[in-house]
Amino acid sequence: MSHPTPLLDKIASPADTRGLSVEELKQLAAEVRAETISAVSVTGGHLGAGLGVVELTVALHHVFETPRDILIWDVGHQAYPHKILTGRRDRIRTLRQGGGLSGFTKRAESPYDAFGAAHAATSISAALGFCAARDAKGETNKVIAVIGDGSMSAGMAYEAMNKADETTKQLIVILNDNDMSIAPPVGGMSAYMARLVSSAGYTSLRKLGKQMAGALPKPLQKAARKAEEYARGMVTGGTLFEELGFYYVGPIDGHDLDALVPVLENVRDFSGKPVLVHVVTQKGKGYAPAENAADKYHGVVKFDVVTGQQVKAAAGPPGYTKIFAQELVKQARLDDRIVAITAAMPSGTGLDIFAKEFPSRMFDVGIAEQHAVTFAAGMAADGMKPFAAIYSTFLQRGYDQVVHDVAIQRLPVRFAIDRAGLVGADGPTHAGSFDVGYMGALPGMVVMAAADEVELAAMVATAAAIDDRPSCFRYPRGEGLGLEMPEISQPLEIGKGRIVREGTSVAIVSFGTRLGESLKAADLLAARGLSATVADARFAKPLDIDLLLRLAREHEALITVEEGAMGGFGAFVLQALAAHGALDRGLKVRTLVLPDVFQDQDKPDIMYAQAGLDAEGILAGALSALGMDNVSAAGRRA
Ligand SMILES: Cc1ncc(C[n+]2csc(CCOP(=O)(O)OP(=O)(O)O)c2C)c(N)n1
Ligand SMILES: CC(=O)[C@@H](O)[C@H](O)COP(=O)(O)O
Ligand SMILES: [Mg+2]
Repeated sequence: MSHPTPLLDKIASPADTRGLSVEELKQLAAEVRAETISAVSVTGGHLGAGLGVVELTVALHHVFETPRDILIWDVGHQAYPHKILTGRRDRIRTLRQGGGLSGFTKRAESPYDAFGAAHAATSISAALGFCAARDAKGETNKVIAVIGDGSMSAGMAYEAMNKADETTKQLIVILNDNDMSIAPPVGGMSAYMARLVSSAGYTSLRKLGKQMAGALPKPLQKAARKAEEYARGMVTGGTLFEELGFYYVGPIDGHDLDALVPVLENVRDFSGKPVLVHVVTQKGKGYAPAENAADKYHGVVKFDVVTGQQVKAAAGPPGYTKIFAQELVKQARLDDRIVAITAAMPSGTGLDIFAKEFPSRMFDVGIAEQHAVTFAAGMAADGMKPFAAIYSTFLQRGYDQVVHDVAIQRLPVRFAIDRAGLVGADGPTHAGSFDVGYMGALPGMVVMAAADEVELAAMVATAAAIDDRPSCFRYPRGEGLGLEMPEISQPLEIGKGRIVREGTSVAIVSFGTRLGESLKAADLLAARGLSATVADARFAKPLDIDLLLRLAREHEALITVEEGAMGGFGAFVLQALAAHGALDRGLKVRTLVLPDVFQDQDKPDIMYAQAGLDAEGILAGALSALGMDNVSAAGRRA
């Protein structure tokens, strides 16, 4: 470790911060910042958000009696400084690695992680739950939720604030406003917050601080007067938050510990109403390469601390996300009804590429997946061809909208389901495990999974052509295989799979990018004198029942392979085979799926091997079906 951290070295837990002076807290913050940068430079991860809340983290742990007082971080991607201060500094360089610390808050990891997170805008609801539990038990602890401005675009935040005044008087919401989401924030709420912090507001804040002091409950008067001294000010009244029943406090400079500490102390001692403290911070604060980056170093790979230069991966084939976006652009050139929708992930979904060519046909709705889905449904209902590009894990939040607004009305919304399957370092909260089951359960939905990038492009074309019902196609995080791409792709025949290799004794039916491992498993079987057919199902719905029945007839065993949880492709195949009587004659079947546990983060290859979904696992599944090996896939997983 290159930076000296004499004060931080003495902090074993937040209790050790409580006796520190504000000057010492400033030094501690500087050391925590240096330690965060140093740690993330070797692990990669979410850097900018954490750097923006270093002072806030130090101040919160200094002022509040954590973990007795409940501190809830929204998303949890900004919690690395919090982890450093709460007894996990010795493991901070294991962040996001296999067997290491999670990149988010996680209850199993520490009593200081009061509530686990990773998806946005859950913190206020959870905090209200803690308040209700506290009140029911007659306890007196404080409850604090820290939520970012980007996450404030999500409906859940408002559903929670709508009930805050009724259910509790002792809730503190810290609005951490860095005027950034992953991309620049969008929408009226973001503009509203910007107005609250605008210079016009500041001009009159000093006066307002004085005027409002008398109107505030006693403890807040002190803070309001202090505001004068900060030349920052404090204002209450008239804000949307006030209308919802909060005391609105701010905006205050979230990097100024002279301001933060007294304001938080006053807020801590106040119990009249829920309080919302509007804290203005800078994403990436205190690290020039982050401050100057367009994404403020939201998520980084390993980097050089001195230059900020991120380690360049060896040039590999284009990723699936890029292939999706490039094909969508090609299709959109041919059809001006094609539009694209993202929920705050323009670069993550590749739609920034689409937006370059078709700025007026790309819609970033903010962190608002539910709205994204119904918004797409509205466009489809009026004749457009919407592609809603949403990560598998985040589409979960819009599921009722998929059912109620899209599927029941049979509207041709196309769901581009990115990050399907295991995602690696982000761990179980971000794994795309469930979409095959939850999309495949819906009447009329066409469900596809790409085996490689050529297939993915063909599925984009297929979805563009399907105009009488909803459709979706899934593809993983990461690189494709480097296959040569056609100029433009043509639609696939709906509900038809393909045979990739012909064999005789066992049929391996793959759905998605496990096709490569399935082919390797076929090689391993061949080495044992067993001949395997390998098929790429392409569709989980409608299933290619003719293909499946043929495979069932012609093979002793049939193995399905997918990058998803139980209740997905394998379950659909089993059900179809049973319905057609194909299981009545002794066909041996194994459905290889993700294990029935939430797998912790690691490298995806390792996680797939643990899941029994690598070539060895598929081999084991096939041998177990054929009764030729005692090592079952389930056995390998245990
Ligand atoms: C439901 C959901 N949608 C999308 C995301 C992806 N995501 C993670 S952090 C983030 C930006 C959050 O912005 P903000 O709350 O302002 O926090 P900041 O990073 O600026 O500190 C997004 C879009 C998510 N985690 N959860
Ligand atoms: C915190 C969060 O939800 C995102 O930042 C996510 O980690 C991005 O994942 P990708 O790196 O796969 O885009
Ligand atoms: Mg933000």
